[in-house]
Amino acid sequence: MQVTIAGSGGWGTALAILLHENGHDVTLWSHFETESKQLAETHQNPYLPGVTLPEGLHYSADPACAQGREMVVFATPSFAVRTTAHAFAPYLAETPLLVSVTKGIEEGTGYRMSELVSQETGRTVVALSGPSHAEEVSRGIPTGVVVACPERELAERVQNAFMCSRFRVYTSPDTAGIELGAALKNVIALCAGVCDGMGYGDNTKALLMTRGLAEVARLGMALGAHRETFAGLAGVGDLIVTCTSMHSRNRRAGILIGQGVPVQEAMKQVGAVVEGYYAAQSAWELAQRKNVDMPITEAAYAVLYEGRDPREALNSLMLRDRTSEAEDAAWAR
Ligand SMILES: NC(=O)c1ccc[n+]([C@@H]2O[C@H](COP(=O)([O-])OP(=O)(O)OC[C@H]3O[C@@H](n4cnc5c(N)ncnc54)[C@H](O)[C@@H]3O)[C@@H](O)[C@H]2O)c1
Ligand SMILES: O=P(O)(O)OC[C@H](O)CO
Repeated sequence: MQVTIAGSGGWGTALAILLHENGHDVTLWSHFETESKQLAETHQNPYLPGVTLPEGLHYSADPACAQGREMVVFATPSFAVRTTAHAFAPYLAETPLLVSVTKGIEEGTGYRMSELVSQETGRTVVALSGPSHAEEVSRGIPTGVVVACPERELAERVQNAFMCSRFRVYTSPDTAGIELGAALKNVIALCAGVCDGMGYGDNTKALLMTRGLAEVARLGMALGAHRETFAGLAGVGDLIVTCTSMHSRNRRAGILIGQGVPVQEAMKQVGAVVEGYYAAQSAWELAQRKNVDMPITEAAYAVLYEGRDPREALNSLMLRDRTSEAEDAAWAR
């Protein structure tokens, strides 16, 4: 298959290596000409230290490199997905498969990433997500993900393109669930990092992850996602990897914030996109709009955007009104 990956950060590059190994003819597109030249000359990507890009990958900074390709994969940070899809749209008429692998929610509108690409291109878009750090995928470490699309045939074609012995791909019809799980868990991972940075323990993190998943699923379902998706790879699976891995940019930013580093400085020190920072604002807005209770996300928003002290935010989460883990209906059983 002829493939273009639109976005040469850590994730786009890891997927370019994977698809090349799967026998596809891959072009890696960069937003910056200088970045594209550097990749072509050095075969190294600073986002993936120690990984050598294989011979045979092609590099471009021109969206026209998508012309006539069979699959185009959008892999930029979320803030750039709409503009990237817009720039690529004139070249996609003969491309049957469009895929989004970005994890975020558009600020202000609340749209998911596949929705942005769809709006800009007028096409159905497959979403790919799951616990999959680029550092590990680029080194061939066994990984599992989900591809979602209401059109089963499109999902299965994308599954076939990515699947191999080191990259297991499941399909799902629940694009909303897959993308919301991916975007919203980043907020919880950032909070898990904050707790680590403040010196709290494994109990605290387990509490945060479990109750975080509960509120992620609550908002997801209010936005049309299926409950069971949050028990899958793009839900609890991705939550586990992001809250526990030192590869996680969200967790690393959180650790710095928990240690007292100012938010903007923490993101600068991480040096790659911290999607949970942006998702906290979008999730907070969506929760208000849909009247969904999201106390952890609300606390994250207050810490990240209003300068609230994280220790004080955690204290007030612990002392919220007493409640039950079960829904009211369960007590009647
Ligand atoms: N890195 C991972 O392990 C990983 C894994 C799965 C999903 N994701 C998701 O994939 C997306 C990309 O993540 P990443 O880690 O590759 O990000 P990154 O921080 O490595 O991305 C940096 C890239 O963004 C590009 N960029 C900057 N401004 C741009 C613009 N205006 N237009 C287009 N491109 C621009 C830069 O050229 C650079 O190559 C995120 O949503 C992330 O959550 C990342
Ligand atoms: O490094 P993070 O925190 O952006 O997480 C990357 C991926 O979402 C992990 O699946």
